[in-house]
This record gives sequence, structure tokens and C-alpha cells, in this order.
Amino acid sequence: ESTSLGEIIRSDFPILRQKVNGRDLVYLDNAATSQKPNYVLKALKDYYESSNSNVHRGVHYLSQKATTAYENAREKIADFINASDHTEIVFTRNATEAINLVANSWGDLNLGFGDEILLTVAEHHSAIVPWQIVAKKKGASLKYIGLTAGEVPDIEQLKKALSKKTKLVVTHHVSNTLGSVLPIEDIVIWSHEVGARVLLDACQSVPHMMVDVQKLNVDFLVASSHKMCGPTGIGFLYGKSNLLSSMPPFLGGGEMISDVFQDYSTYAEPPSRFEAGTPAIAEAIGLGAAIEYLSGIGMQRIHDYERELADYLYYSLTSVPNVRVYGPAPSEIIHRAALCSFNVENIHPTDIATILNEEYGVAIRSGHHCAQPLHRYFGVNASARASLYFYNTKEEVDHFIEALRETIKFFSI
Ligand SMILES: Cc1ncc(COP(=O)(O)O)c(CNc2co[nH]c2=O)c1O
Repeated sequence: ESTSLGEIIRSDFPILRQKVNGRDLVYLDNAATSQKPNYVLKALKDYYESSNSNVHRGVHYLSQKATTAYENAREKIADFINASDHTEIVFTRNATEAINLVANSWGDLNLGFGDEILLTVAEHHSAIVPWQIVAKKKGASLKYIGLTAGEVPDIEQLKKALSKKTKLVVTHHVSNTLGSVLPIEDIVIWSHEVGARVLLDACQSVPHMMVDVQKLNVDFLVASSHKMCGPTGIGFLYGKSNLLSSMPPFLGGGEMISDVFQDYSTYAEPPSRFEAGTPAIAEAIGLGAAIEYLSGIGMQRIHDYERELADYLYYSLTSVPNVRVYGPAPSEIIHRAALCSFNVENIHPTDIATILNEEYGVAIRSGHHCAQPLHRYFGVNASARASLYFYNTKEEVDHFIEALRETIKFFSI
């Protein structure tokens, strides 16, 4: 059997060599955050060792070196998602802040009484709560579409729910709980037909597959560095140039201004307009290194390998008696991300995750995965979730499944 991508690549990730309670760590919580390769760790260390300085407007050598590295990171992101211009990339703390930026800037300017924001019931809290806050302020409302019998967001229902009142569609590309992958190009075409804009939450897709914002034609896209081999503390908003240029600032301070007078200021052009204060320079450079690393492997290669892992995980997990997996069965039409949220009859998911960690060194997540509306939709408070990345292997899935069977036996005595 040929050596898998996971087996080839995992030596790049020092953390994966750890033991947990004497057992090899089996890290299956990648939808929460990914691990970091040596290439990224080195980029962070090199920055602080040889380039650290504050960015923009500095005339000395180090400031120019740091500025170049910071702006190069922005260009790498733009290329990675095929944005038409690097000024369409705004650095934020994470995807959550990127969504809040759109809600407080574009939302405040464009939402009014009676307007509707259309979401799926599977959205992450970061894609829901900012819109609840701005909708309350503006007299707008949130409208949700449910799931099909196959447990994917019902896009036919979405199409029917669109109307002249719909000003914005907020949707995930890949669900962090269902593992479902949505047909974004269609959703964008339907949304634009009624004059609605589309904000794509790509947190669980950008790390795992080619995402081309021009092909998808989304108006906004958000993603987080820490889910794609990059450091925490940095994420980004992609916004079409004409939209960003029309938007007022989100946070006020240095860097985002053109001139400051005593009682008013003029603002910089995007992206600086939305980047107040000293940015997370090292983190941006770390994200740029993560993109170089992923691109070096190839997103198609990563995606193909993860599809194998996705099917292997799904069918291994659904073969365990009394396990209920949420989300669609993989098929030719519907492919799943390499993550499965599940429950085991009469055993609390946190008990499952605790024993898997304590006795078997397996790291999965338990809880609501910041998707409480979706869990309520299924009539449960919580679930367990195993989520893989390209450095995981089928052997790790086998270890997880064996450990799960033992854990179920333990609780069934
Ligand atoms: C689909 C989706 N949207 C938004 C976010 C927010 O990203 P952040 O701003 O970087 O936190 C997450 C993080 N999801 C998870 C974080 O921890 N467990 C998770 O499933 C996510 O999975």
C-alpha cells in the first residue's frame, strides 16, 4: 500500500509526536484548531529574531523589512483565494471579528427596518450573533432555512426564502458540525438575482480545498489562520473592492486615518481603513508561511486525500452500533468534509471524549461546537466530534474507532 499523505507529512508537525497518558496522541480536533508545521514555527521565530519592527511609515531598515513581510502576507492570501486585488484582504483577529466588521460597517450602512438576513440553521455562533445584534439595532430580522431529510441545509428552501426583503445571505461553505459542503455558486446567483449580498463563512473550507472568490462571486468571505496551519490571533475578511470602499470604519485609531483634526478625521482607503492600531504582524507573516506550506503540498492533493479520510471516517463510525452520525452520507453528489459529529445512545458525549482522552490519547471535541441552533434542531444539547486534517491517517481513524468501541463497552457494563 503506498504511503499516505498523512504518513509522509506528519513529521513536519512536532506536536504530533507527543504522548498523552503514555499513549500516542491522536489529534482529531482540527475543526477547532489545526496544528502548526515547523515551517510556520520557523517563520514566527525568524520574524522576531531578524525583522521585528512596527509597520508602515517607518523609514528605517527594520520597519521597511517588517512592512514588506506583512504586506507580502496579504498578497499571499489574495493569491490563495484568487482575489482580484490584495486590497480586498483585511486582516482581522479571527473570522469572528471579520464577520463583526461586516455587520457593524456594511450592516449599519445597508440594513434598515423590515430587511431580512437569511442564514441556515447550521451556522456557527460567530455567523449568527453579530447579525442578531445589528438586526435589533436596525429593525431588521433573521430568517433561517432548515435541513433536508438528508441532513444538509435545504437550498431549495433557501431559494424560495429569497425575496426583495433579503439584503444579505450568511452561509457556511462547509459546516463545522454536519460536514456538509454547500453549492455556493448557485446560492450566490440566486441571492444576487434579488439584490442580496452573500457573506461566506469559509473557516472550514479555505484550509481544506481550493476556494476561488471570483469563481464563487461571493461579496464577502471570512476565514481564520489557526484552522489552516497558521497562528492564532489573525484571520481575514475578503470583500469586493467596491463594497469595502463604500464602508465606514469599524474600529478607530492609528493606521486607519488619513488626517486627524480636533473634531473629525478623514480615513485611509481599504484595507488600512479597517486595520486600526498596531496589527498582529508576526501572526500575519505566520499565516503567509502557512499558505506557502499548504500551497507547497497542493490544495487539490490535500482535498483528494481528505475526501478519502472523510469517507473512511464516516463509514467506520457508522459501523459502530448505537452511534448516530449527524449530517449527510457521502455520495457522488454530496461529499463530506473529514469531520463527523455524533452521539452514542445513553452515553453523554463529554463522557465519551473524556475516556477517549484519559485512556486512549484520542483528542476529539464534545459540546455544541458553537452551533446550538443546529443541536436544538436535532433535539440534542451536545455531540462529540472527530475532525481530521491532511496530517491524520486511516490508522488514526482505526485507533479512534477501536477506542470508541472499548469506551462504549465500558459504559455499557
Ligand atoms: C464554521 C465556523 N465559522 C466560524 C468559526 C469561528 O472561527 P474563529 O473566529 O477563528 O473562532 C468557526 C470556528 N469553529 C470552531 C472553533 O472551535 N470549535 C469549532 O468548531 C467555524 O468552524
